[in-house]
Amino acid sequence: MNEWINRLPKIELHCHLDGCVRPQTVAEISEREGIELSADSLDELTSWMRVPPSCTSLVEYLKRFELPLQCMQTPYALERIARELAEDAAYENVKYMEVRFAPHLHTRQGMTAAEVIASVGAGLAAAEKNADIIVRMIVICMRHHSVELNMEAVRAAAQFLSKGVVGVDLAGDEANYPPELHESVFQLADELGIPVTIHAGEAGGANNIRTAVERLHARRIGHGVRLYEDAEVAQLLRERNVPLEMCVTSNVQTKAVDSFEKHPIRLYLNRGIGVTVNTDNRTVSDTDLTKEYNLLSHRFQFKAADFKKVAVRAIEAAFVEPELKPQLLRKFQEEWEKLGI
Ligand SMILES: O=c1[nH]cnc2c1ncn2[C@H]1C[C@H](O)[C@@H](CO)O1
Ligand SMILES: [Zn+2]
Repeated sequence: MNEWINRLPKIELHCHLDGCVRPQTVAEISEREGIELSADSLDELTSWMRVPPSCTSLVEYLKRFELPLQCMQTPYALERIARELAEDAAYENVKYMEVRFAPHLHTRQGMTAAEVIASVGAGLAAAEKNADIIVRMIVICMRHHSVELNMEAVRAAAQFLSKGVVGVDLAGDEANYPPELHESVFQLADELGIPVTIHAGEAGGANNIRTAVERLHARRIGHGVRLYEDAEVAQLLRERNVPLEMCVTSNVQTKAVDSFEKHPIRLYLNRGIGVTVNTDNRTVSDTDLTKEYNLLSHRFQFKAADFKKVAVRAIEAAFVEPELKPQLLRKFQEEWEKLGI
């Protein structure tokens, strides 16, 4: 581990709330709310919440969210989990973060989508008070949910625009639910003035990236690993200045790529594709942003200049209020100066 990497100012645009729950917190919430878990110890619980090394697909990866979701059905749980995630990020010097979640995965005990968003927002605001971090929310539409339900999620997101929500996303099983199924959902988002990011090119081909940009109004792409399949789509991203939210560890676990060696992040950076660095799911993927940065340093020869480049690109691509960006950039520059880079 390089000490200077730990101290780098960091920014994260792609992080799922339900993939980042502390196992200890799941244990405490299950106890408090009388939820039966099939784990006998914290170690066993932790291993249930992490993807196993044998994982062969995104579908298998997605099964790891069921356990934490059981404990994310009340305002108390959501507020606490959101606050803890922002605190964990602040601890590793993350200065700005977008946390994403699907409101309709948290309505099993009767909460409405708006109540879910308000609870997460309260937790994030509490963390902002105590730590040097700005956090915003992205509302996720799930691929396997109906168009009607996803439209409801988008309308709920619209109610919270300029109250913490800064964008909407499409996530879940890409191989079985192509992006065009939800074209009308993101048409609505666009009409309501909500910025869009779409998971694409992870368990599906480069064509899904094109669809996300041309038909679903995506301003950013979640992962986009398989962009290398189509040079025309790569050109489209360069022309429209659409960056990728890359999550290297997660991409190897879901088999979006076979191995770290084959991950295209360095290639994309060299070829002028906008690249940002993210965790996806801290608990499920057993990672954090510091680990991802160290991975990039050791396996992909990322130097200080590369880390600065991806941070600047992420600040540009962030959905945060534009007036906050100059001060965010200044903060990064001050920290880089302190590090002598
Ligand atoms: O990397 C991912 N690709 C597609 N869907 C994902 C990924 N990580 C998490 N999800 C899903 C599972 C979660 O339950 C949901 C909401 O965060 O989003
Ligand atoms: Zn994701």
